[in-house]
Amino acid sequence: MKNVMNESLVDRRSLEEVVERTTLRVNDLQRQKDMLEEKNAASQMLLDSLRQQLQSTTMALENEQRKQVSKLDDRDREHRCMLDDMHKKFEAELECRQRDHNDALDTLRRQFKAEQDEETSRSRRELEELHMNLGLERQELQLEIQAKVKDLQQLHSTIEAKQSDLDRERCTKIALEEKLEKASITALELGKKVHTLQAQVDFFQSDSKQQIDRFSAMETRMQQAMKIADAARQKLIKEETERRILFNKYQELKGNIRVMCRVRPTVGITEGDDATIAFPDEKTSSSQIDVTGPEEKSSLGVTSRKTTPFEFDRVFGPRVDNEEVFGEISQLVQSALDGYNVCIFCYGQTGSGKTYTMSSDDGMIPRATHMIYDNIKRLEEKSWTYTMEGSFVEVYNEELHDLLSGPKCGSLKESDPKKKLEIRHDELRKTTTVVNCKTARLDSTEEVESMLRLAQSNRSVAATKANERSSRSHSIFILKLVGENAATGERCQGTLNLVDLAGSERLKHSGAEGDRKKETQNINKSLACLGDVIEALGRGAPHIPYRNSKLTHLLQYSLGGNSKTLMFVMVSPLETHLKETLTSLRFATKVHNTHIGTAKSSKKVKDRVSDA
Ligand SMILES: Nc1ncnc2c1ncn2[C@@H]1O[C@H](COP(=O)(O)OP(=O)(O)OP(=O)(O)O)[C@@H](O)[C@H]1O
Repeated sequence: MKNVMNESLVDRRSLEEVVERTTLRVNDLQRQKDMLEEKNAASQMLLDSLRQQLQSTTMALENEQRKQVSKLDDRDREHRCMLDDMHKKFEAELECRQRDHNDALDTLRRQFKAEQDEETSRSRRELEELHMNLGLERQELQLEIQAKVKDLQQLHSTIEAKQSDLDRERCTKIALEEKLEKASITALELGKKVHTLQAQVDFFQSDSKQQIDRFSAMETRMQQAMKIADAARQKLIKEETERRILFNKYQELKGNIRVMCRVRPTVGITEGDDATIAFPDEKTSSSQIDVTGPEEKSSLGVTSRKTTPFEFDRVFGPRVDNEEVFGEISQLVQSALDGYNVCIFCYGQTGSGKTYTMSSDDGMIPRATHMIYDNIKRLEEKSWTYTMEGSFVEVYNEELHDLLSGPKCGSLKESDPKKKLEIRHDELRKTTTVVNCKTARLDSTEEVESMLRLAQSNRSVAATKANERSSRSHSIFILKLVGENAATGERCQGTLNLVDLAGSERLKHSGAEGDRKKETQNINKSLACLGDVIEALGRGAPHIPYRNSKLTHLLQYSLGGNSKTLMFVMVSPLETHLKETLTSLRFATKVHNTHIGTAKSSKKVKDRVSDA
């Protein structure tokens, strides 16, 4: 019990402690509550004062708002008045500006219209000019196209010519191969014959003495026959040498400069009236031509026409053909083969027949080369062998051009300074070389023909570019002939120059201008130089002015001492050409009256000449 009592006592004490602690806590909380109530009262007071402040501020604000609203209304009214004023002002200004603007616009519109009109008329003018230029350009282009078409046609014809050359070459090759085959068959047959003969010889040698005697008699007879044949051959060679000497003496007696006149026929009825030209000795010597000049008025007012006779080595009338003309000059061609320098000129105005005489299909150039080939073949029997080299040049505006390496061969001569042709003379051998000029070895007449065709096409290409250039330039066909005689050791070197001179019309008559005038001046100058050279040679002047023109410089060794010259003066039959005809005939008479010294052949014994 006691224990229970003790335990209850302990419990009571702990409960009292709890009560005490709780009482303390309650007191504490009471204090806190008081404090909080105090704070709450203070806060209530603050809240009340704040509420009062808010009320007064709200009232002040409301007052202020009212004031501001009335102020705003005032301002609004003011602004509206101002806006109305400004609006009126702006409208007035706008109206004013609009008027100004419309005025300015009208002025600008007027200006623009004027400018537009001016611009339109200028554009129209420019358009017309453009149209004109376009037309001109179109014409030029058409001309160019025509020229190109012509070039193309020429190229075609050259190609065709080349093709036919090729065909010919092929035929020649086949023929040669056939010949070779035949030759080898002949060689085989000859071998067989040699065998047979050898067998016969063996038989004769082995036969009786009678046969041996007969054989030796035959051999003696054969030796005699061979001696006779050899003597005949020597006689033939001697005779050929003598013939050459006599022939050239005969030529020298005829004079080393000869002048012949040829009058061409009228070609077609459109050419105009014929001049009065007579050939009084046509049936006998054919060396005179009488030309009746134009009408002249004397001081007494009487009109008359003067007939002037001209005499030359030969005069060919309009009915004479190229064959007959060549008959006269063939002797000179022979002289070139004999080692002389020969120069044949064709002189006369444009259209007088120079090209027809010199380079037409049956003209002097083809005839001369054919004759040379025939004679070379004939001379082979007399132990002569010849080589033939040809070149073809043109003198245009005092400049040399190669007609064998022109535009048709793919190289244009004028533009390349390295290809410029240069004349070089060998003073010692009296020979002329044209540096950079193509020289063709001519082993057949076909080669000559194709060379002439090439030269002609090159010449005509230039003609389309430079205004009928063929009649404004001198063309010179140079044929070098070198012959050697295996039996006598003789060697000869001759040159045949066939010259187609440019048209000789005088400047004052031709009325030429610009480039044409320059061409004519150059032609006249070079023809005058030719006359001067011939005249100086004729009177034996110490200085011959060869260098005054390209033509005479080139032909230096073919004019004068060691050469034979023939000049054809070509005459047109037309009345309109009468003045030029008389000028040409007077020039030719001057040349005809010149006597040039004796020509010498360049024949030498082979050993003394070293080949170039
Ligand atoms: N003997 C002739 N027989 C027939 N027709 C000829 C004769 N000579 C010239 N003709 C013709 O006369 C015209 C002019 O001749 P050609 O062209 O040879 O003159 P050209 O003097 O060489 O002229 P260019 O200086 O212009 O070259 C050509 O149509 C030509 O065929």
